[in-house]
Amino acid sequence: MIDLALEGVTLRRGGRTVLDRVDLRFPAGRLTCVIGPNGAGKSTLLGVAAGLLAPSEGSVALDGTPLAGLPRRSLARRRAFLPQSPAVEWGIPVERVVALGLTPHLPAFGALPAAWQARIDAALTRYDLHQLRRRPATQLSGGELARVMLARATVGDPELLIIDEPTAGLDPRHALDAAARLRALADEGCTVLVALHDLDLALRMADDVVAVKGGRVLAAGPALAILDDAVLSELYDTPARVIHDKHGAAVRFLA
Ligand SMILES: Nc1ncnc2c1ncn2[C@@H]1O[C@H](COP(=O)(O)OP(=O)(O)OP(=O)(O)O)[C@@H](O)[C@H]1O
Repeated sequence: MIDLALEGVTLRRGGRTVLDRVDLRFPAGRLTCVIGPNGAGKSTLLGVAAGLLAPSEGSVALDGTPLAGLPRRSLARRRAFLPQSPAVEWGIPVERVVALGLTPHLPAFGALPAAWQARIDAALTRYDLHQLRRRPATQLSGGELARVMLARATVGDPELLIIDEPTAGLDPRHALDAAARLRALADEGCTVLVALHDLDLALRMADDVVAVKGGRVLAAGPALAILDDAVLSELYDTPARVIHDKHGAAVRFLA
């Protein structure tokens, strides 16, 4: 179980402030969706939270320990990060790509310990990849590759999972499936942080939402409190309505 906290985080890139005095806490066992318009700073926020971008000011801590002070390998074992639109350059089989998610856990030399094969099989099953397991990863569709990357990110049972747009390119069934998997991981105690443009999916799966605009946190808190007409209209500069019916809630933009 892991708690992630950002305090007073400002990040300047190319002479511009892309994150501005961000204070956020991501508790263990909660799934947080980061939403906001293009260029708002969502990916940057995720990169900082993952320890891949160092803040210009402020700090990021895991269970009270600054990320900067954690040994890289121990951080890699505990958190998984999946960037937006990851690419695979080599034609290695899908199951090998998934196995790469175990790299921080493996001894430096020797074959994959037998016990880990079961984990890889389970990840392939979770993301509906069994039929593709021997297919070179360079020969997959965008949605198939997105599922492979989700399997790779989760195969090592991370305590902290940070994913940028996990459902981009997935068809509705696989997107709902991926959302359910991420939800289940949070329910098991994982801290899950997801940047998402699909607000209906955010309404369905998030405990909490962070709304980012112009590098600042516009609103943060429980999903149903944050995803309302006023916040969404301001966030996207477009009139928005959240419609509730017997099937749940959905966002409609009126422009
Ligand atoms: N390496 C960089 N140097 C300078 N500015 C950058 C760099 N990377 C990103 N930015 C800028 O930082 C801002 C935030 O970018 P970021 O990728 O975090 O946005 P985002 O909310 O994830 O957008 P999107 O929804 O389009 O993916 C943007 O204005 C972007 O142009």
